Order: sequence, then C-alpha cells, then structure tokens
Amino acid sequence: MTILEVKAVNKVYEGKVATQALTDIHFTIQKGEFVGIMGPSGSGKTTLLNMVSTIDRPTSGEVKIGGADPFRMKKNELALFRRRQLGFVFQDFNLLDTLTVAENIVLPLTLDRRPIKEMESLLRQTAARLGITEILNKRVYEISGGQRQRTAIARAIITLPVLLLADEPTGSLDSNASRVVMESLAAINEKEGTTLMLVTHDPLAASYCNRIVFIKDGRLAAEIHRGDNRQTFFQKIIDMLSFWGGNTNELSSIRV
Ligand SMILES: Nc1ncnc2c1ncn2[C@@H]1O[C@H](COP(=O)(O)OP(=O)(O)OP(=O)(O)O)[C@@H](O)[C@H]1O
Repeated sequence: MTILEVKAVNKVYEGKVATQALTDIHFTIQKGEFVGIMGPSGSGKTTLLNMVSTIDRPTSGEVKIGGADPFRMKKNELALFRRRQLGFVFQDFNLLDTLTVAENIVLPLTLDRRPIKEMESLLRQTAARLGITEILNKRVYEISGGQRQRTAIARAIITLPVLLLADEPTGSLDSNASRVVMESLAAINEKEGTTLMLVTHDPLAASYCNRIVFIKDGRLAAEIHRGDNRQTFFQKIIDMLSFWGGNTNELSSIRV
C-alpha cells in the first residue's frame, strides 16, 4: 500500500534570483518502509521534507499522503490532517520546557479533546515503547537530550500517524544518545509497522533505514537498499556520500 506519492514535483523559490530547489521529483514510500533522504548541503532535502510535511507547497506536481492530496484541503481541514495523520520529530525537539514529559506527549490528544481515560492508556503504552515511563513526571528542563528526543518521538507517534517525518533527529545528540534514538525509531518501524521518512546528514542514523534516496542539485540521484547487514549498509552509505558529496568528515572514528 502506497503511503506517500510524490509525482513530478518542482519547487522554485521566487526572489531577486529565482532558485530551482527541486526538479521533477518522483518517488513513493510504501507502508512499513523506513526511508532516509540524504544529499549535500543545499541539495533540496529540507525543501522536499517541507512539501511532504505540507509546510510549503510545490510550484508544480503532486504530493499524496494516504491517498489524500493535502494541498487541495481547506486551512482547518489541513491543520487536522497534519495533527492526525502526520508525526513530526525535529532536531531541536520542539518540546514545551515548563510542561512535564507526560503533558508534552499527550498534547496532540489534548488538542483533539480525547477522553482522559483513553489519553492515559495511550500515554502508558507509548512511554513504555520508548523506555521513558520513569521520567513521565519530570519537566523537560530536567531530562537529557536523548530523553527529550524520545519524548518528542512519543508525542509524534501517540496519534498513530500514517507517516512519521524526522528532520535530523540525531543532530543535537552525542553518539550514545543518537544510537538509542535511532534504535527507538527502528523498533517503532519494525514492531508497529509505522512508516518513516528521515532526513539526515548522519550516516550512522541513516544506516537504520531500509532504503536511502540521495538528492543532488534538487534531483533524485541514487537509491540504495539495506539488506540484512547494517554494518555493510553503513559502509555503502559512506561510499555513496563520498561519491555524491556530503559530510564524510570525522567518520573514521565512528563505530557502527
Ligand atoms: N526559503 C527559501 N528561499 C529561497 N531559496 C531557498 C529557500 N529555502 C531553500 N532555498 C534554496 O533552495 C536550495 C535547497 O535548499 P534546502 O534547504 O532544501 O537544502 P538542504 O539539502 O536541506 O540543505 P542543508 O543540508 O544545508 O539543510 C538551496 O539552493 C537553498 O539556498
């Protein structure tokens, strides 16, 4: 079943000098896939993510999520669609610091006025999945970066979104916390069958994906599949990045 369909998408940023950020992008994500998007700085990854997350619209072409075209929706309908069908995880967590972990996680359900009993049950299940049950009553400023990102992931999946979008989720974390966060995302993908799209510069984070799509100068450049061995896949990603361009500095010391 196709969850995301991107068809002939072009994006031009108008301005004194117009920038063609995406050119004729076609790709699909099937249910249960974990897809990474990689490419050099300025290649169009964020632009593509903004089209899929419905934050910005393509200049031409079509984006369909779960068969629906978000760009044909009215403003209120689109806000609901985003809240119920999409989950977002950002580099800087986007949590509310003065609320507790539990309050942050149930926020999308609170906005939807879901019954308290239902919220409590979903909260318990989701926190257990991410191993953060012990910290539910702590405030965000009292927890670590890795715990913050797992809280943000819990908030993103508590609505059971059809598509979970992650933008550099390990960008603010050290290597141990990155590993825990990527293992959490991979477990959600494998055990719950949640469909994921991840934009990252980090080859280690990308090695948890099943498939990686490389973008270069706004065009799809290549695609690789993981197979059984994450270590081999990690090496393949490094080779692709050095071929297509990307951040391969300081990689020699990374252990997979
Ligand atoms: N709001 C904007 N207005 C004008 N040009 C933009 C805008 N956003 C991005 N661009 C341009 O579009 C191109 C693609 O940018 P984009 O941010 O999508 O790349 P990226 O691959 O996400 O880069 P990075 O890895 O550095 O985040 C770049 O040439 C960029 O300068």
